[in-house]
Amino acid sequence: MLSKGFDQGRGLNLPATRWYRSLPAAGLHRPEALGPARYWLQVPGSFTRALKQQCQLDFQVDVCREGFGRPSREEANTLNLANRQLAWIREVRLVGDGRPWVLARTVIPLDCLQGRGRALRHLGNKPLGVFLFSSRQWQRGELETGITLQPDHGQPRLARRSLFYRHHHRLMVCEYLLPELYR
Ligand SMILES: C=C(O[C@@H]1C=C(C(=O)O)C=C[C@H]1O)C(=O)O
Repeated sequence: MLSKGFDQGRGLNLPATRWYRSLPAAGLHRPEALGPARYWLQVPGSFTRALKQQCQLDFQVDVCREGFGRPSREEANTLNLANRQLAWIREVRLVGDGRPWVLARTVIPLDCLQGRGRALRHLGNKPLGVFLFSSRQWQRGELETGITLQPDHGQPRLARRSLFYRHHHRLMVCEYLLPELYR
């Protein structure tokens, strides 16, 4: 059972994803990673900021689901969490000029939620990127490239993810590119 606050019904329904340390390695399996999508897969700094710059009218973060839940086994391994350990999970759509461009899933282990990290539970529609990149305490790790497995039409085919570190704390941000973003 998931704890109260995490609404299982309203999630992003993201396809299973295989993650690669290098973008060229991912490109061998899905060559479109090496085309125009490459810019978005590697854009440095805040993704929110880069996307806002492309929008003519407005940009917003649309929260689909947020609360305590269980990360997948693979996410737990990547974050060094015990299997079935709860974490704060946030799933959002990044919407620009009225259209969704990116789906993002963030897994925040409980130890990150203490002290100033309490704010992470109360972001609402404020982009997480603004919080992470406005604090010098959080450092981003290496970007990985994701290839989704058997995506349905309109589902994301490519993704990126990275860990963010603050002292011994770490959280994980995954960003799935909707095909319209780069086609
Ligand atoms: C990490 C960033 O934060 C973005 C905003 C998110 C949110 O508000 O949940 C999630 C993922 C990112 O696309 C960023 O801007 O780089």
